[in-house]
Parts: sequence; structure tokens; C-alpha cells
Amino acid sequence: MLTFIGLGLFDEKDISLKGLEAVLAADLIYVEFYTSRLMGTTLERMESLYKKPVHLLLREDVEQNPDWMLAAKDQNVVFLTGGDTMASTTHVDLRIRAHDLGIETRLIHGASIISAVYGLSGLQNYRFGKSVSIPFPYTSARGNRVVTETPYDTLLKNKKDGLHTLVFLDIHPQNGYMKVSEALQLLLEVENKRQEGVMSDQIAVGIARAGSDDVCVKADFAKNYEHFDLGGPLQILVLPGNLHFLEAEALVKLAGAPKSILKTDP
Ligand SMILES: C[S@@+](CC[C@H](N)C(=O)[O-])C[C@H]1O[C@@H](n2cnc3c(N)ncnc32)[C@H](O)[C@@H]1O
Repeated sequence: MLTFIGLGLFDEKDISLKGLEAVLAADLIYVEFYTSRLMGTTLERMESLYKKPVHLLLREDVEQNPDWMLAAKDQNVVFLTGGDTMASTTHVDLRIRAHDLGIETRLIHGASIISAVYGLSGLQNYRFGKSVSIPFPYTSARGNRVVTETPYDTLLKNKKDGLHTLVFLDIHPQNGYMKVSEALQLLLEVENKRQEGVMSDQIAVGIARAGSDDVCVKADFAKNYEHFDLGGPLQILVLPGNLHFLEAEALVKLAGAPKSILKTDP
């Protein structure tokens, strides 16, 4: 049996009781921390709670060589991830591969950043459009700095439909964890090039360290990117579309947004 377990948002204590029971009963424990990360814990602390070794999988172990899962044909193997377990396409792919190998699978869910964002910001889940990830800029074969424009295109499309855009921020082995202020600067850079004009009065909502005692939620105009000094990772960004008056009220009262947004359409 291969059990996919979501660890929740911040530290080793965010796992569900059902998840912990499955880990304690497991023969082999694997975890990946490249799609998300529990910033409030370490592998050592997890091993001390589980009283067993925890094997850290790299992206290539999950996406290219998932041979480790073959043991699940006749042993109890658990695969741990930050957040909820299937909130990433790569995990669904892994489950399908296991199914094709004749391995039985089950899911034990954990709190996800996706629903935490609704709660922390007051923005309503049915008013979100397609979500997007912002990667760090990279250097092309010709030596040019390249800023990916897909996130900006997704924002344009969602804005046209009046919908909010959830923006996941890059976790990169060398560059580290992207911050909300960096993501906003990248979007403003694309806006300057494209001259579409959507960012001039765009509100942004930054959330840092959801699930911790030190959670930070801040709303302001996106052009004031330097105001988004939210502290350490992980961070996530929402670019709201049309605001319902309750959403606007929540952003002003719970996230410090400028009161001028209260004049938006119901
Ligand atoms: C690709 S998502 C993976 C979602 C995860 N499977 C889940 O269900 O929560 C990872 C991104 O979500 C954001 N994120 C995840 N956990 C977070 C947290 N506790 N606080 C703030 N942002 C978080 C970060 O931008 C991070 O790069």
C-alpha cells in the first residue's frame, strides 16, 4: 500500500491524527520538499516524532525515477508532502504510475495553502480564476535575463473575467524562496514592457508563514511592492479581481488595505 499524506502548513505537528497513525505504522517513510516545505520543522524533528528514518526525495526521484515506490507492492510505504497531498499535478501523476504498477494507494489529507488563503484574506473561493506560479528569472542560452510572462497573461485573463488570481512563489534550489515583493517587481517589469495598464490600480494581498503563530497578511497597491516586507518564507500572493463588499471590508480590516478599495462594485 502506498499512502499519500498531506503534512499541513507549517511544522511536524500539523499532520492529522489519521496521518500520524499511518506514518507510525509505515515500513518506509518518504518525503519531498521541492513543491512545498514545512518551514517550522526539520527532517530530524520529524524522525524523532515518527521514531523512524525519513528519506528525502529529490525532484528527479519523484518525477523521473520513482523506483522507491515498488516496495509498496508488499510493504506499507508513506509519501509525505507539505500542504494537502494532491494539490500538485506531479503527485497525481505519481499516484497514476503506482496504479499502473498494481500498487494500491490511499490519500490522507492535510491543510492546504489554497484554502488557508481564503480564510486568511477573506477572499471567497468561488471568485478565484486560474492560479499561476512565478519562477525566478533565468539566463537564456544567449546570456539574456528572461522574465516569464505567463503569470502576467493569467492575471490579464482573470481580471477580464473579474476573478482573483492566486500566485504561488518559486522555491528554487539555488535562489531560495521567492518573496511577495520580488514577485510584484517581476509583474511590474512585464507590465512596463507590455503597457497593458492593469497594475496601476491593482491591489495585492501578501501572506507569509500561513499555519504558524507568526502568520502575516498584508494588502496594499501592487505598485507599492516595497511595503510588502513580510519577513521570512514561505510567502504567497493574491491579485484580486472585482471585490465583493465583504471581501473589501475583510481586506481593509484584517489585512490593512487602503480604505479607498471600499468604493468597489458589490
Ligand atoms: C506549489 S504550492 C504547493 C501547495 C501544497 N501542496 C498545499 O496544498 O499547500 C507551494 C507554494 O505555496 C505557497 N505556500 C505553501 N505553504 C505556504 C505557507 N505555509 N505560507 C505561505 N505560502 C505558502 C508558496 O508560495 C509555495 O511556493
